[in-house]
Amino acid sequence: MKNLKGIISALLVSYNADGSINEKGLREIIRYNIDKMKVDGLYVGGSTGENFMLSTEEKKQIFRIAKDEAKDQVALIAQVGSVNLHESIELGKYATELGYDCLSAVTPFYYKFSFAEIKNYYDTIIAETGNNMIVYSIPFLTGVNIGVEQFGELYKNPKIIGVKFTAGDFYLLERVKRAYPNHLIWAGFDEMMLSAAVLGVDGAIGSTFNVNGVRARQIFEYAQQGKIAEARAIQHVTNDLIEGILSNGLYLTIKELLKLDGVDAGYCREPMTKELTPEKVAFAKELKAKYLA
Ligand SMILES: CC(=O)N[C@@H]([C@@H](O)[C@H](O)[C@H](O)CO)[C@@H](O)CC(=O)C(=O)O
Repeated sequence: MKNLKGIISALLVSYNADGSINEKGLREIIRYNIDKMKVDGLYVGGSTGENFMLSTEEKKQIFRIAKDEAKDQVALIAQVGSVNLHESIELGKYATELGYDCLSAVTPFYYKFSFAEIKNYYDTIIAETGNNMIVYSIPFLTGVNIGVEQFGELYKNPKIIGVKFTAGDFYLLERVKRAYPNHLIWAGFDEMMLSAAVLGVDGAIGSTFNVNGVRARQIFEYAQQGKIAEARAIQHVTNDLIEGILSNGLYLTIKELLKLDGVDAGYCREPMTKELTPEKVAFAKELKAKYLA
């Protein structure tokens, strides 16, 4: 298995105006991440890929294209989580056969699943695929909170190697790292990366790394070296950029920033708004000139 630590881009997907996958654009986004952002890996099929609005076949198509384009250049993590466990297993087997280095699965959502049901979901995907697993915890979207002891229960399965922690609860993050130092944590909120890095996370997985991956690495590496003032200065600029991106529409604005660099990043997939208004395009241009020139 490849090294999964470091800066992992949550891969954006380019869609055509009718919502179909724009393969050429997706390949360009992948190349941009590897060649320009110099990321350590790609997290494929996450929130940033607009995954939860796709059919099983479309999810497979994206896994296939990403593997074909990235080959073995960077670590590849396939997010296969779904409220349909059968789909998760099918996707997990598919990505494993393609050669993905690791799986990840969002905690099952919508229904109020018990912890025993959540644990069974992870154990079942792992048993059926034989691959390693990263828990994807994103309570603000799923409503699922996992406590310190529950992480311990999940980690009894030796194939669960850690958690993608998309939350601002740094006390919980610190307690989990303290309790399970051999399990990995990837920070999920790019705007809080420095705080997470100071607490010893092993890497970060984020949407904004598609365009701001170089700064993300600087923050992470400075923090690891104990150069906090330097890291903070870069986090400040990063957060000025992220604040602008969030105010303008997260994925569409990142796509627009890629387009301004010649990448065919396409549209978003409905029911998300498909494209930016002319005013928002103009604002994205300002962000590009100010922060990513
Ligand atoms: C909901 C969401 O998009 N969260 C992002 C963050 O990178 C986030 O976009 C960023 O920190 C801005 O808030 C990641 O945690 C999600 C992610 O890695 C994924 O695509 O699954």
